[in-house]
Amino acid sequence: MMKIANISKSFKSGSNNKVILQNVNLNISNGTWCTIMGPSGSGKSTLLNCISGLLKPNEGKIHINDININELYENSLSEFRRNNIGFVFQDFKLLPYYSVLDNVILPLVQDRSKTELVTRARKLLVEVGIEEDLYNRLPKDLSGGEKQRVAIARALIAEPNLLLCDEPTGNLDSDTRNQIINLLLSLKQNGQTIILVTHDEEVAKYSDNIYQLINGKLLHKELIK
Ligand SMILES: Nc1ncnc2c1ncn2[C@@H]1O[C@H](COP(=O)(O)OP(=O)(O)OP(=O)(O)O)[C@@H](O)[C@H]1O
Repeated sequence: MMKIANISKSFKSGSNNKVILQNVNLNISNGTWCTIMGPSGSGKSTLLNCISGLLKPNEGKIHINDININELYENSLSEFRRNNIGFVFQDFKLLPYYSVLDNVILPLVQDRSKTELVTRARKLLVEVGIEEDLYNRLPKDLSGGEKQRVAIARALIAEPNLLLCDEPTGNLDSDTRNQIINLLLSLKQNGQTIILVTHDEEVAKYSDNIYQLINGKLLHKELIK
């Protein structure tokens, strides 16, 4: 279970304080897919960054399976993030000079044996539909859909409790987008908890819950008239 309780976040801009999130509350059950929508600049990425511990909220608490991540010190927080949270970015963020296989194992290469990681990476790459002849390729020689699937495999290397996806289909054509949706649905079927940010209703409609972030408030879609 993930619980966000009364999160507020503002950024200083000159002498102004720009409020982005205002008393945001959200509970997400394990094994469900929650989508966050909202206008550009409404704070969707800011919210994901708070959930992942990359940003510290000004107020409020974030519990991931009973751990209050805001109470963790820097080193413990980094370790918690590496082991519990997978992050998928719109622009993939694959390292250009590393092969597909090395990109997937990279997040944990300091912590675990390489043999164990390579075995898991190969299994994940099969799950996300990446053929073996691509394992030694560099990201520049992959299609957009292949890059995103490799990025999803990398995000899953630590078997995270939580998969956070920031516009994971934003740069993809509709066929490739549908492949990513099917992949997310099969991950969810295997118990993965997913929080996804998107502008795309076609992606959102597959989730269990949809929220809109508007003027710093998070509203369940059913409550929006
Ligand atoms: N580190 C920062 N310092 C100051 N302002 C910031 C910072 N990060 C984000 N912002 C501002 O916070 C607001 C929300 O940004 P955010 O990226 O969370 O929006 P978003 O809803 O994800 O937008 P988009 O849909 O365009 O990606 C924006 O006005 C942005 O300029």
